[in-house]
Amino acid sequence: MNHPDKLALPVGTTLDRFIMRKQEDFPYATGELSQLLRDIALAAKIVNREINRSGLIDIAGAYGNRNVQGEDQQKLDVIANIRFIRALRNGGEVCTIISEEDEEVIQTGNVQGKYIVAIDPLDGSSNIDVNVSIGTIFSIYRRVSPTGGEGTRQDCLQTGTHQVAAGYVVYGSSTMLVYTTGNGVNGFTYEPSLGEFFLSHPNIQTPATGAIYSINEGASATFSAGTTAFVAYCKEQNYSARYIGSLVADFHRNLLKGGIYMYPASAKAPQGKLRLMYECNPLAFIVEQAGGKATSGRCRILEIEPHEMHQRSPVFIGSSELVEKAEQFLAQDNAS
Ligand SMILES: O=P(O)(O)OC[C@H]1O[C@](O)(COP(=O)(O)O)[C@@H](O)[C@@H]1O
Ligand SMILES: [Mg+2]
Ligand SMILES: [Mg+2]
Repeated sequence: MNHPDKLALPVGTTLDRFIMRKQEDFPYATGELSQLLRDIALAAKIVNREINRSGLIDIAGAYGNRNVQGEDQQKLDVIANIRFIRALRNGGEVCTIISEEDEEVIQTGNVQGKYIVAIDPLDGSSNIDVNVSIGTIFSIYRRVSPTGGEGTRQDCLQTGTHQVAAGYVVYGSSTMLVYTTGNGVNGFTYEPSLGEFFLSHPNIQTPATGAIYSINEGASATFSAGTTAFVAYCKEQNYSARYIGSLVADFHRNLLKGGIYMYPASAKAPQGKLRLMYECNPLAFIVEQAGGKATSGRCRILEIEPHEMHQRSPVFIGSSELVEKAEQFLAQDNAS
């Protein structure tokens, strides 16, 4: 069924209706990916409720365990992890999950499930207890192995170019879900009193350039010559330094306003800090769909061959002209 101007749906369209209408654009679509996106939205609503009242009930602070990254897990990290895993398992579409909070992949038991999800259940953990925006980041792949068995290592370790969908939720002054299925990027704002996400930011295009740079300069003493030179360039241009310390929130601001977020390699983090499968790849897919760029400094993030579930990568992501400028400065690092 062809819709006049089939891709444009009015602001205020519910997420459910949007997903349904987009599915109609793909005659062979079976509805499984649509259902998976709904499962993620449901878990996001539940986690949003927990976050909003986290100061009132005893879910603030550390959980008392360390995750595979060696980080102290916050209680909300664990709660969000449980909520998303449960929604994905119960939804039936996902056979295997890669989660930041679990060392091993999670086999859901849905052996007929066609999808793999890599997820950062709660991003910006250091900001949980201080009422600063935090988020959730997800990346979706189709399995390459036949259904009927558990997801394999090959199913899980696909390059970012194979993502069929990716998105994030930002739990901020308002809660938004932003995602792509490879046909542009759309943002939905949550209306808690109705329990619905509504289309508020259709067809997001990130400005080709901007005057914002986001980087934690705390480790600048051990940045590469190229990174140091690019940061100096940003200052010479009188760009504004903005760093919230929650990747999703920093990325979202720059996506809408124009800018560049960087988490480079340093002595403290020789491979950078951010994880390829559930932080860099999904945001790189989104930024490219919105007209921006994402690089490790050596290559396009989406073309990095993954070899570990929790591997890290340096990342420079945002407005295309700023990332290209960064690449020019970083080239000196690759020459040496
Ligand atoms: O404190 P740093 O070194 O600047 O790191 C901040 C970065 O680490 C993160 O908190 C890592 O993500 P998690 O909170 O999901 O572990 C990013 O959200 C953020 O951009
Ligand atoms: Mg994170
Ligand atoms: Mg996290």
